[in-house]
Amino acid sequence: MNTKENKPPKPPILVSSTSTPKIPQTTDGFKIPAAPASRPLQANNQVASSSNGEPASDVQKDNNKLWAISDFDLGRPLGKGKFGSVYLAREKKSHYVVALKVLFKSQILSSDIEHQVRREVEIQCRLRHPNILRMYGYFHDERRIYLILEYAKHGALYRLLKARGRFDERTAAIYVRDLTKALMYCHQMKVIHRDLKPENLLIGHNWELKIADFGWSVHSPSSRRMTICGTLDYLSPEMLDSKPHNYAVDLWSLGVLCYELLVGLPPFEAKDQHVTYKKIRHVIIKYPDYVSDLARDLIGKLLVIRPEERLPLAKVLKHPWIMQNAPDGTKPPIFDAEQK
Ligand SMILES: Nc1ncnc2c1ncn2[C@@H]1O[C@H](COP(=O)(O)OP(=O)(O)OP(=O)(O)O)[C@@H](O)[C@H]1O
Repeated sequence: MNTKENKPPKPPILVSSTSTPKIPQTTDGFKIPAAPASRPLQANNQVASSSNGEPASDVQKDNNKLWAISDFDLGRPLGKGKFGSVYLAREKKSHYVVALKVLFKSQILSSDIEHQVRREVEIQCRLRHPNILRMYGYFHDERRIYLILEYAKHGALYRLLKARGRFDERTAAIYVRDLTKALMYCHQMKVIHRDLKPENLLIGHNWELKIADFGWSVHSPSSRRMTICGTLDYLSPEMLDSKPHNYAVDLWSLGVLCYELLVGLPPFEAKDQHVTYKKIRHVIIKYPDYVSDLARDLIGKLLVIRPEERLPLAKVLKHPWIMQNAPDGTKPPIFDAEQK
């Protein structure tokens, strides 16, 4: 736990301070409270302030502290999503570096995604796994909601993949192995992610993969429909047809991801969404020559129309492609700045 490798990152920005910041040894040393599951997000002003009519929360009882933007030094923007921006930030007292995701309430309400944000917070706050991005808590003011997230130093996997074109089999297998472990944990916790794609995967301090963005996740089993507003590329056939679905949708996306990591593009991609739809429905996949037989075998066992026939996660870990390329203990590769 206390090895140098596992220490949280030193603050790379913010103040041009010459002092060495005091940083807790582990992420658990960061005393940001987890948000209680039932807390409404739309309450005015401070979270759980006694004046807003909400009962005094666990947060207040346990920590005697509510978070506010004034507790953080804001740094450079890390990226922009559909509903807000993410900034590097440092908690003033502990000097702990985090990522602050800032969402505008007006946009959340007008886009009718309040339930989605609420679920993202509820689910992500209670998950603890080395390959899942931590959410330490949230707070809000009149106009914005702030999600306090673990800072993933090396950014989005998507960017790394685009810069490199594709990954070699060893690298792809390590990411698939770690993703499989994170999904096993999610499924044990009765959470289906439902939106796995390179844009939702981040790379942490030790180049480890982290699942982020639980905005579409649900408690299993689910018949909840998704409003499909993005790409169809990762959607399982049962989700495309708005059928009730279960954990197996994540197995399908794992197969799509495995292909994309090796090839650089998702297997069903097409200019016309109707063509993508057709390719998914009939599982039409073309493999470039360089994809090994073992990789094809694993992908083929995940991209199966009938959800119950997809290879279970425990068997993914035992698949010869994983065993040969990513035996236990192998770490993700380190890419240098230019390679990024
Ligand atoms: N915890 C984090 N650490 C480092 N960078 C992050 C972190 N969270 C987000 N980012 C960066 O900010 C970008 C935007 O993230 P955000 O979660 O707002 O949107 P998104 O998931 O890309 O899009 P969407 O709005 O569709 O969910 C990411 O692509 C990533 O580059």
